[in-house]
Amino acid sequence: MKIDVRYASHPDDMRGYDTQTLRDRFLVSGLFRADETILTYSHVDRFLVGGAMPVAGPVTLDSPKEIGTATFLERRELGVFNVGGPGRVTVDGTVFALEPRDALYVAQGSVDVRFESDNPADPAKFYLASTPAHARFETMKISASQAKQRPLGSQETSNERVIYQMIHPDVCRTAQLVMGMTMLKPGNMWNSMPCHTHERRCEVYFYFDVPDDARVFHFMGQPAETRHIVMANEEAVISPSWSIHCGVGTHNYTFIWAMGGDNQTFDDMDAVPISTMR
Ligand SMILES: O=C(O)C(=O)C[C@H](O)C(=O)CO
Ligand SMILES: [Zn+2]
Repeated sequence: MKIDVRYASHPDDMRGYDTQTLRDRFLVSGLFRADETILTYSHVDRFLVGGAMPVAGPVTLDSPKEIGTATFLERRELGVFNVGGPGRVTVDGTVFALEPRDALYVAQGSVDVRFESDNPADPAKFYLASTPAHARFETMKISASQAKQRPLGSQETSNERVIYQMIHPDVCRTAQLVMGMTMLKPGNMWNSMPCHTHERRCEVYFYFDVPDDARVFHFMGQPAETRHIVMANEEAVISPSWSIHCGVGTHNYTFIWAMGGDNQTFDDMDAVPISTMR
């Protein structure tokens, strides 16, 4: 297991960040390495994000010192999305088969979590997001067809997309974690535009389905002090509560969003008028 720790940043400090500092603070890359669990521990809402890619055998979810509990999920809950080939997640002996784009919510208090691929030649890639939890809900598999689907945007504004709310109060009860997947229609490149902030929650975006020769320009920062991070396939970005989060790609793409914080009200967003952005 490898874990990287990121401390929280004051929004005023971001004014002075150069490109590399911005990437060091907020960009999460290298999530998938064969037979390892790669984690990033952010002090923003104590979010943990990472990846597990089992190839030669099962990969287990162990508890590093940074979490400070005997097991990973002793005081946490976990969302898992499979962005690779077919695979399985076994939670305390119960096996959940996860096809590409299926999600699994793993309840607080679960002890033994292991990840496996059906075919080492086409390994599963499990994207992981975890937040603290002080109540236990049911472990539950959610496929994209079970999601609450919200079509949004239009071809005219290059942002036609469907938001799949999967680990969301209308679909699956959790202590605080809310997660889903947004798929852009071919020929549409903008996500989350018009953009927003939500001081009550932080968010992590994980971009995938980005071709090797394409990139997503992710925008962040306070509305009048924006910055961008150029992102490749299967990279994530931490979005503190004070930051906008939206992006435009050189190709259409998919992303998984994960939120933690004071509420689970998806629509509790503060819209940012484009005229106020700098
Ligand atoms: O395409 C979008 O718009 C989104 O997916 C928005 C995110 O879900 C979000 O930022 C929720 O707060
Ligand atoms: Zn948001």
